[in-house]
Amino acid sequence: MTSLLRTQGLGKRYGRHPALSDCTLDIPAGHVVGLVGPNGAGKTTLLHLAVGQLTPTTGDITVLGGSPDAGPAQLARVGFVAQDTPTYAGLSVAEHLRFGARLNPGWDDALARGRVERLGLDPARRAAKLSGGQRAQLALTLGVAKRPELLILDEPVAALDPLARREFMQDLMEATAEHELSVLLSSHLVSDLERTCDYVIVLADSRVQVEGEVEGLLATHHRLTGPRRDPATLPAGQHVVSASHTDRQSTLIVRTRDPIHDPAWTVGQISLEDLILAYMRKPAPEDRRPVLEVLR
Ligand SMILES: Nc1ncnc2c1ncn2[C@@H]1O[C@H](COP(=O)(O)OP(=O)(O)OP(=O)(O)O)[C@@H](O)[C@H]1O
Repeated sequence: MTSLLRTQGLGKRYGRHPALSDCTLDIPAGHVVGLVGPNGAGKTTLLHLAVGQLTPTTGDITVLGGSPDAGPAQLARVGFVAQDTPTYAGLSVAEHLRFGARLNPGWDDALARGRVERLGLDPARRAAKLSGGQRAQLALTLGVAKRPELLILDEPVAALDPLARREFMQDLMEATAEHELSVLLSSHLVSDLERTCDYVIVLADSRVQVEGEVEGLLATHHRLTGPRRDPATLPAGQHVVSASHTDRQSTLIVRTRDPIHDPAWTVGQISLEDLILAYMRKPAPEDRRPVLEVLR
């Protein structure tokens, strides 16, 4: 099966500053992928590499099996909605659609008009007079009507209020199902991803901290609670992602494929939010300590 995104040792530096380091991924097509991480983690850099707006400093990247800078045929396969949902302030909604039709060989005009009507956007209204949510919807319409195989969105809902954000994400999911799109979207809000993504990549400090199908990640991460214990004494197959301690008790988030038999632990499930937050904290230096350790 074609990979939606494949990278090998991918890195990007701005001068001496590493924005993305040693990124190796192989994500099958057909997923809705959430790229999550704190500000400055390297999300936009990875997305710009994926659409050919940046060239790598090291390593390789292919998107849908093609090189991002392979030219118009590759561009037609990948839709990109950049950060701040770019629209042209002086152009009307209808003019945006005409512009989209002219620029994109696979443009689906019926789809674009249908979406504009359904969303209640006035075709004569200029983008400058639309609300933030309406502009985001217009940008999404332009991305979807291009009929790409993969739609990449950089923080599409960052500027929206919670209700508009939820509506946008729902609409995106419907469009994804209806048009069999793969999606790669970035956010630093875990709640945006929880209901929508079936694959996550957590970036922090320019590196991939964890990635995989949500279902598989949740099945292999557990919260262990029990008498205070040094995480270093856990069995070899149990990787401690985070640890917090009180005087008497330890709470660990542990990654393991094996069952946990130690009767001292109470084993609990974790949510996607718990998992992402545990990996999102800035990692400890190159040592074996957990990604997050809290002492109280
Ligand atoms: N053009 C540039 N020149 C120099 N440094 C840059 C440039 N663009 C980004 N950076 C730096 O690279 C790092 C990664 O930036 P990037 O925009 O990819 O992060 P991000 O995860 O998208 O952040 P945010 O969530 O704030 O948008 C940051 O430290 C940023 O300051």
